[in-house]
Amino acid sequence: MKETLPEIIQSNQGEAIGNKLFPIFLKLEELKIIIIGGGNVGLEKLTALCKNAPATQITVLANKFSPELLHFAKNKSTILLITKSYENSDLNGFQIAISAVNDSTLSKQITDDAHDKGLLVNAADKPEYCDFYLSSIVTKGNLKIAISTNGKSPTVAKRLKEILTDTLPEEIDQTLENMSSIRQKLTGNLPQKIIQLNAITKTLIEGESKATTMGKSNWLSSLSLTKIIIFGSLLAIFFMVLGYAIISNLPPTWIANIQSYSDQLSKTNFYWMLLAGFLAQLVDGAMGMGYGVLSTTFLLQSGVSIAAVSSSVHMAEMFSVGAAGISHYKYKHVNKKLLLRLAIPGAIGAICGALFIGAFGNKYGKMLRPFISVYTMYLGIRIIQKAFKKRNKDKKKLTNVTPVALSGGFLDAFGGGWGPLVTSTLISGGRDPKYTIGTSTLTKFFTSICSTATFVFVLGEAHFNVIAGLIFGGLIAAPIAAKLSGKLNLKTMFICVGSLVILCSLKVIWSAIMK
Ligand SMILES: C[C@@]1(CC(=O)O)c2cc3[nH]c(cc4nc(cc5[nH]c(cc(n2)[C@H]1CCC(=O)O)[C@@](C)(CC(=O)O)[C@@H]5CCC(=O)O)C(CC(=O)O)=C4CCC(=O)O)c(CCC(=O)O)c3CC(=O)O
Ligand SMILES: NC(=O)C1=CN([C@@H]2O[C@H](COP(=O)(O)OP(=O)(O)OC[C@H]3O[C@@H](n4cnc5c(N)ncnc54)[C@H](O)[C@@H]3O)[C@@H](O)[C@H]2O)C=CC1
Repeated sequence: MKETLPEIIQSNQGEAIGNKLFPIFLKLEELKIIIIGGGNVGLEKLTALCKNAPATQITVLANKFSPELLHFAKNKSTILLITKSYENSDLNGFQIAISAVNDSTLSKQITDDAHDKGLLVNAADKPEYCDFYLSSIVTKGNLKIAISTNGKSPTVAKRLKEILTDTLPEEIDQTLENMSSIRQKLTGNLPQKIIQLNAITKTLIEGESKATTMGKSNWLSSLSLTKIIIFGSLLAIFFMVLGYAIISNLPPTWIANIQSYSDQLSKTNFYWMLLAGFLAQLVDGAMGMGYGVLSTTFLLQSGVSIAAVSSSVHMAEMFSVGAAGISHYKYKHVNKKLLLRLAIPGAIGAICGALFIGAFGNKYGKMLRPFISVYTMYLGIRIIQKAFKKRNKDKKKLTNVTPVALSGGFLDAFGGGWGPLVTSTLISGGRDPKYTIGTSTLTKFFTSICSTATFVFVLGEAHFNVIAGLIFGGLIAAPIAAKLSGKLNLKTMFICVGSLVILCSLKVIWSAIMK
């Protein structure tokens, strides 16, 4: 169906309901602007102007400047500070005035004077005097989104800005660049061009792969992350099986292996593994964490070697975490920038942790066991703490995530703990819980692949009986957990799980001491 130009234009016009402000984007660098008031608000407006239009010549006039403003203006040739009391003639030669004084009579005076002289005015203390409002601004390269709440709640505008900044993909700027070059090359009249451009960008609004429409993008960005994850896990499993086949080498060894598996199966009580997988998945599915800690805690009771416990838990976990990670990604709970910043150190940590366990786990297993239990007991305490901790919303966002991810990946190889360590540290460090849980879960999927691959490839640790028990147990629990999720009181759950982990860990420590 072809649209005509008037139809297209009409379909692009929304009706203003509620907010009747008209947003425009000023070429501020070509205008002359004065701010009256050199306190906190004056500085806030000045910072916003400088950040968005750095070359703008800005005059700030006040009878006293705050030290912060003086510091900000230092060495900036575009800012002129004038220390004096305001008078009418100060507005001469300017086109825009912002009043940020702490005196509403003066603010009214400045507004009236400015209007007499034909200036546009913003009065920070009185929305009703303003000709325009400043907005919360989201910037991604060439893209700029200005948010206004019609003066109802600047704080909500600020929060929306944070949400949009996190959710809008960084590639959007590349998309704009590509569209710009496509736009130059299109031929035909305007209505034909509009139809073509609408068709090219259709997938953007359908939420499909942003990259495929843009022609120029590389093959990786044209694959959706979901496909990459599925492809990646299949590849990882294929290589692990292949790796194991190579390690086992000859057919007679294979047969011997299968025999030793069935021996092991009866020796190491398969049902115990099933129970570990069931409980771990039940709790993790309902609470979003605890799989590693719980299954490790349980398996340590069954007497399986530490390296076997860790390698099996991670391989089994790859499936459950992978599935959870994909759904987080689908619901757009993944912050790609954070994902990258967590995944690299997380993966390095995981590989080092797996190597460490592999090197010392079997030799000094008996000695290590109580230490690992001390660690899982600490994780149990952290889980209980989580039940009581409130998120500190005003705290500055934790930005240096490398050490957290590095140690999280390393320690996770010992008995889980990525969730209780990394996710809770990031959330208590002021990051948004929804995006942190989503991103951290997907990262954990990659670190699990790394530690599992290390266990299987480098160390030859593959214990398919344990893995099978964990996976089957998990499969039975998954639908039950999904039903339970959201219905349970989280605080009680955290306390129960934390206590269970602490009790099991204490049991292992106690029997080590008594021996
Ligand atoms: C009408 C408007 C006129 C204008 O200033 O342009 C206006 C007016 C007022 N703001 C007040 C208070 C606060 N303003 C902020 C923050 C911002 N205020 C901004 C814009 C606007 N503020 C315009 C409407 C925009 C819209 O339509 O939504 C932002 C978006 C842009 C910017 O300033 O650059 C920037 C966020 C920047 C970012 O994204 O980070 C915070 C929060 C904080 O600082 O954390 C607080 C304290 C908490 C609170 O009150 O919500 C008060 C009461 C003063 C008092 O009570 O003493 C008034 C006067 C009144 O409402 O009467
Ligand atoms: N729109 C917004 O985003 C917000 C607006 N406000 C409002 O903004 C106003 C200013 O707040 P702050 O910056 O915190 O106050 P402040 O007390 O820190 O700064 C006031 C500034 O005005 C200057 N000033 C006062 N009288 C003057 C005169 N006659 N001539 C020249 N300069 C003069 C002072 O020297 C000082 O630099 C307040 O009325 C406040 O309610 C507050 C928060 C946010």
